[in-house]
Amino acid sequence: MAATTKVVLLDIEGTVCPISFVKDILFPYALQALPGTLNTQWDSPAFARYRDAFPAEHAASREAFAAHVEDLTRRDVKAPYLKSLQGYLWEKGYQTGQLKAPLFPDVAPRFASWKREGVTVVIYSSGSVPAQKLLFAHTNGDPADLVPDIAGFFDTVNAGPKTEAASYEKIAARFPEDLAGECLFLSDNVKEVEAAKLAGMQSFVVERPGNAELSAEARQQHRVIQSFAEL
Ligand SMILES: CSCCC(=O)C(=O)COP(=O)(O)O
Ligand SMILES: [Mg+2]
Repeated sequence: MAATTKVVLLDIEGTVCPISFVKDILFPYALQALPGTLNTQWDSPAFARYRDAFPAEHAASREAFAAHVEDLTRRDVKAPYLKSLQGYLWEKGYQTGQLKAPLFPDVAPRFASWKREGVTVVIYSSGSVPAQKLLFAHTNGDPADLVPDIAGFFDTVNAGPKTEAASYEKIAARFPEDLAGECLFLSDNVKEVEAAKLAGMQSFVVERPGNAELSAEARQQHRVIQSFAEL
């Protein structure tokens, strides 16, 4: 991390918490909560905004809706309307304590030191902004709620796809002028790192237990870190 770095932009899955938390805990939780939610809330105004964001053919019936959610989840499609629904379905799990985000051990301490150093922490994930806030409000860290230490949240709705340079340019444009050129993006996804670099950000690949194997080319072209403590 350059001495001039003023903003750290963080991916979530595979960067601050294990991919298995998302794939093996969060996704199954949402699928399990879905039938009850559809039975009791299908026509409720609170649920209508999630239902109506789905393509009409998949929102024609509870059955079609459930089948589409299952298919998208199985294929890990990052459709904004699915991500938004997932955030809604996870709410109760976080509130009851059934869901708690297992951050890698270096994450919360580094948040604290970045705060002391005056470095701004911002999140950019395919998960919806409400889902991001739930996750960071309910972690295994100390303190468990890291939301007060996060200055901004970006997703594919308010920034755009994570593999496109334009999304990072849009995010940088939201920072005060003196911070925009001093941003470090950290992600497990090499394509995201390449897009951030194209947009003029500094960016490193984060290699965590359970992540996909990195190619030799990726290791050659990008700095790879295993822990935020290396920064
Ligand atoms: C915001 S928590 C759930 C994470 C999620 O749904 C997801 O798709 C993670 O993608 P990321 O961009 O953080 O790798
Ligand atoms: Mg990721």
